[in-house]
Amino acid sequence: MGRKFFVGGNWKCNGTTDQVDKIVKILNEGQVPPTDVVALWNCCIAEVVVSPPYVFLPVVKSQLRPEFQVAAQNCWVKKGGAFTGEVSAEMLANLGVPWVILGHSERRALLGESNEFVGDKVAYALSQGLKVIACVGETLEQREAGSTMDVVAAQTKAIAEKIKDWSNVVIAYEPVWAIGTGKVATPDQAQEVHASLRDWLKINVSPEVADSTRIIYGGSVTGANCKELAAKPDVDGFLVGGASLKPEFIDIINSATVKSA
Ligand SMILES: O=C(CO)COP(=O)(O)O
Repeated sequence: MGRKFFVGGNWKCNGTTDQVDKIVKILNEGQVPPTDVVALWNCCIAEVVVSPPYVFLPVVKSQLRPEFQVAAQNCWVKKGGAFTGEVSAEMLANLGVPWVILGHSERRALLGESNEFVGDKVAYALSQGLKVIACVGETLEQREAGSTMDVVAAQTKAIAEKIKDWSNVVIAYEPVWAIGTGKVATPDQAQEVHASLRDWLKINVSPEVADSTRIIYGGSVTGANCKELAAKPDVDGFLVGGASLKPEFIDIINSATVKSA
């Protein structure tokens, strides 16, 4: 085991300079176990990565406490050039942005990003030295049709076909019906998909990758429901939307402590 708990905060398309200042203040003042204890616990406390909109990345990166990192919410699928409005992986690397979220369901649904396109993006971002939070998840219709695992497997397969090294990838399982709806997956529902996804990796990639890859849950995670979810053996952390803009994000980070209980 030894998968370090991972908590991502996806700010989505939110924030003004004033709001960003406030969120950074909350993050910087939040009580999380100190570094020496973290070192002692090793796998038991969180790797924390917050993802503001592109325009706020430099300011957040420069003001954020050093043990927290930043992620972009997207990047272009290949080398930059004549692609108006896009931001390339090289630019993020150049700015020292270590992480990028790719394949979020909002981009898949609203901007038509296909499984293959997301797979290409993951491969290109990794090739530029970025670490990737790759999002997968089914819609309500797909869940009700009993095809959750088929959907999630197809999304993961499109990535697996394009990459060899999984050490810089975190998979975020985010059921679409749970995103921004207040309708969180039950701990058992999350565990079931996470365990199936880990089995899929074991069979289709390798037992080592299955064992070491963090699979985090996203979809209406709050300070109130995080501990129960975190207690599940295959839930390695969270990708948090709405609650990542609020003080309760600190409580979500601290749910990592249930892994040491
Ligand atoms: O989409 C999400 C994180 O990427 C989840 O959003 P909410 O936590 O607001 O449901």
